[in-house]
Amino acid sequence: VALSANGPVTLWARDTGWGRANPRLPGVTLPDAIRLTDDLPDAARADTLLLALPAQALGGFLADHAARLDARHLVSTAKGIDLSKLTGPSTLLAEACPRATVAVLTGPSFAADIARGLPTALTLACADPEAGRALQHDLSTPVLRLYRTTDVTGAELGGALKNVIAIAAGVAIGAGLGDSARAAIVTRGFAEMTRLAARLGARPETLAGLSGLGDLTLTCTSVQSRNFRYGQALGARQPFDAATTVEGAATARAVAVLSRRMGCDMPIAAMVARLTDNSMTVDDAAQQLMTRPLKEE
Ligand SMILES: NC(=O)c1ccc[n+]([C@@H]2O[C@H](COP(=O)([O-])OP(=O)(O)OC[C@H]3O[C@@H](n4cnc5c(N)ncnc54)[C@H](O)[C@@H]3O)[C@@H](O)[C@H]2O)c1
Ligand SMILES: O=P(O)(O)OC[C@H](O)CO
Repeated sequence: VALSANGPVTLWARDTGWGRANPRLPGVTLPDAIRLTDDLPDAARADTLLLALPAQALGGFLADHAARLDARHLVSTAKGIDLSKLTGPSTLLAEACPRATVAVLTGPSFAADIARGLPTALTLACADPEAGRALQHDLSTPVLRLYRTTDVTGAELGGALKNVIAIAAGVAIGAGLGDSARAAIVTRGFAEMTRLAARLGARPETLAGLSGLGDLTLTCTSVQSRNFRYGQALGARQPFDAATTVEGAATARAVAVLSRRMGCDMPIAAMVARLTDNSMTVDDAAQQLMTRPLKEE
């Protein structure tokens, strides 16, 4: 919707039967500048393709369609770590489409806000500086302001890891542990995010930008966030709609494996992994976090 302000956009989906009013984006009518198609070869004629799939669905999608996507500019919006390969979306794309230029678009941004034309700032990460600069210009609009970086690892880990911490923040609020507990989770969670990202080759300053701290702030403080709401339901012991995309749940499991492998201490992320697979109660999680050995900040 935002990019159609710059010119014609083709929107591909497996099922376009819903027409110009997608139930996943209530209250938004797709503008006429958007052409809808369920024909992937037709859509994939474009030079730049934005892939807006959940992180755990991207690998399967690429297994079916990678040959049609190669040698393009491929921009992923997914915020997660693939559970089977333990890599981010940029690696999945680069492996499946070796001749493509891969980029990541991430940062604090609710789809509903962007579709309403509300001002939003994002990070465009591309290892190739020239391609990154061109994408930054092509994908910015008067209300969608893109900052660029070549640190793809940092940008995509910021987006993936903030979802895990947002679940923990939601648990704290849902369980009635209070705003002070949430602030502690956000701050110590940010330390965990930066620690793992640095071990995996990211620049710490990327984590302090829009894709990390920016998106962490948004997602831990807004009930618009599905990850936060899921955590809230967990904390309050209430049911949650299983059809809702909650990237942080699978990513917490991936992070548990990665952090063990890297020898990286991530107690909040580990707690989220255990809460989401029901192997720990909220009371036990809170007690365990508070009774860890005292340490320097
Ligand atoms: N919604 C937001 O506000 C927002 C903002 C920024 C980033 N993101 C990220 O973007 C990614 C997608 O999120 P979303 O909110 O659009 O998720 P969503 O679940 O609402 O929509 C994903 C769509 O992908 C489709 N899909 C799933 N598997 C597919 C496949 N194999 N082939 C074709 N289509 C398939 C689903 O049918 C669904 O329509 C996530 O990683 C999310 O974290 C979302
Ligand atoms: O609804 P969430 O929790 O998936 O968050 C959406 C975006 O990632 C916010 O930047």
